[in-house]
Amino acid sequence: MIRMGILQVLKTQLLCHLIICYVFLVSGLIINLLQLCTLPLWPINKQLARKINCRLGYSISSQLVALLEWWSGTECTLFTAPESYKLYGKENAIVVLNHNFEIDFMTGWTFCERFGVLGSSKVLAKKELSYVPVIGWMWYFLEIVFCKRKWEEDRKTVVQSLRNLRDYPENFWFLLHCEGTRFTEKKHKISMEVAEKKGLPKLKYHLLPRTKGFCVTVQNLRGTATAVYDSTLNFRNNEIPTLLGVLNGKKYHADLYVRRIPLDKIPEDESECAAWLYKLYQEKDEFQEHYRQTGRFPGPVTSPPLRPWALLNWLFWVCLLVYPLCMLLLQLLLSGSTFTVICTSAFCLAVSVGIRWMIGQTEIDKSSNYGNKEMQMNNN
Ligand SMILES: CC/C=C\C/C=C\C/C=C\C/C=C\C/C=C\C/C=C\CCC(=O)SCCNC(=O)CCNC(=O)[C@H](O)C(C)(C)COP(=O)(O)OP(=O)(O)OC[C@H]1O[C@@H](n2cnc3c(N)ncnc32)[C@H](O)[C@@H]1OP(=O)(O)O
Ligand SMILES: CCCCCCCCCCCCCCCC(=O)OC[C@@H](O)COP(=O)(O)O
Repeated sequence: MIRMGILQVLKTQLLCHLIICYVFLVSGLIINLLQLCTLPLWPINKQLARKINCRLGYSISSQLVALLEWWSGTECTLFTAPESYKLYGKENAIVVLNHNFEIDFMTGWTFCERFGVLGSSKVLAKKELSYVPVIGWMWYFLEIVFCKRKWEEDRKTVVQSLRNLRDYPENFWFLLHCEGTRFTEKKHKISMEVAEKKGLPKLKYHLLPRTKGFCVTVQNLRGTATAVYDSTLNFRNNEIPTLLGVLNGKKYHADLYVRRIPLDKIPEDESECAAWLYKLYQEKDEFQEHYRQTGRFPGPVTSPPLRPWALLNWLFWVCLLVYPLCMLLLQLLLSGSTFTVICTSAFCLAVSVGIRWMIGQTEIDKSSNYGNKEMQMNNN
């Protein structure tokens, strides 16, 4: 009991956070460099270069999974049909997920890890994320599809990037947050005005989905992906999880409801496909209502087993990077040079500010103005 208490207090200590962030940043930059070194391999053996990059990417993203699973002890429960469960991780799929929480991406990655597709997982991500050091840079080499959320500019690049994935050598899940931005009350209100204008029923828990990205993904991955995984995520006890909470060792409980829908059930015609997606979001809204009323999603429950690899990868980097850091700090202190001590402190401060900025990318109150018409008009 006492040991548990000490561990819990330790998890809230700034020093622990600094060490975790240092390991993430330094290992991430080393991996980014290794990814850069694979560049000459691409024209010679593209499939090998892709496989190597999947492993390297895994070594970065699994650190955030380890943080969620092992450091914060967050539990992940899956509500899904047993016959669908058997196929997870064994086929390419398009994942449609609601976008309400700051740690959506970590939870998504955790499910990828449980089914062995973490290194190869893909997403239609906003272009701004490609500039984020470590994760954004890693994504270039994983052939993540970026969009500016301006369809006239995106159409060509998104289609081309999707077509490139047709001969991807590993099974992958392609994630789409069709709402296009995180849920806020203001964005919800505006998007429901759009729904009303379009004659669509109102949604209570979701923003109105943007249909272009979904339709173009289905069109271009038909024959490559076999199914759409309609996924609805929520956290128990009305908790609002944050990355800082996870870093402080706070335990959450994620519930994910997944329906596997064979891709050939989705209409080929663009307007029918869009109507299909609007209908899907109405169903997702009903599942969230069910969750609100009963505290669970419909269907059988499973907890896909934890795998040790994320933790082992993390421990490997901790062992490799913490000892040299301690030796360096010790030498600096012993050197007695004020200049060196000031330079090192400034460097540590810069790293902390950098990491805080990266964490800021996940925070909803720093969310973009996309889907917030009034703000966008004021900014133009
Ligand atoms: C078994 C386990 C299963 C699952 C496990 C779960 C998950 C794991 C899977 C994979 C993990 C992988 C990776 C995870 C890691 C990291 C993820 C991180 C996050 C990155 C995510 C993002 O960056 S989200 C933001 C970017 N992505 C998107 O925006 C995608 C959705 N958007 C679209 O598809 C858009 O269509 C677009 C971006 C392609 C183009 O957008 P644009 O705005 O230019 O054009 P649209 O045509 O869409 O918009 C115009 C139409 O919209 C109507 N409108 C106007 N205002 C609004 C409004 N406020 N709300 C809704 N609609 C609006 C307007 O009327 C136009 O309508 P039309 O009828 O004329 O089309
Ligand atoms: C292990 C130590 C961890 C240290 C901190 C690392 C933090 C790295 C986080 C950077 C990766 C960010 C991914 C966030 C994904 C996300 O959720 O993006 C939001 C977009 O969908 C929508 O954006 P918006 O329109 O602004 O709502």
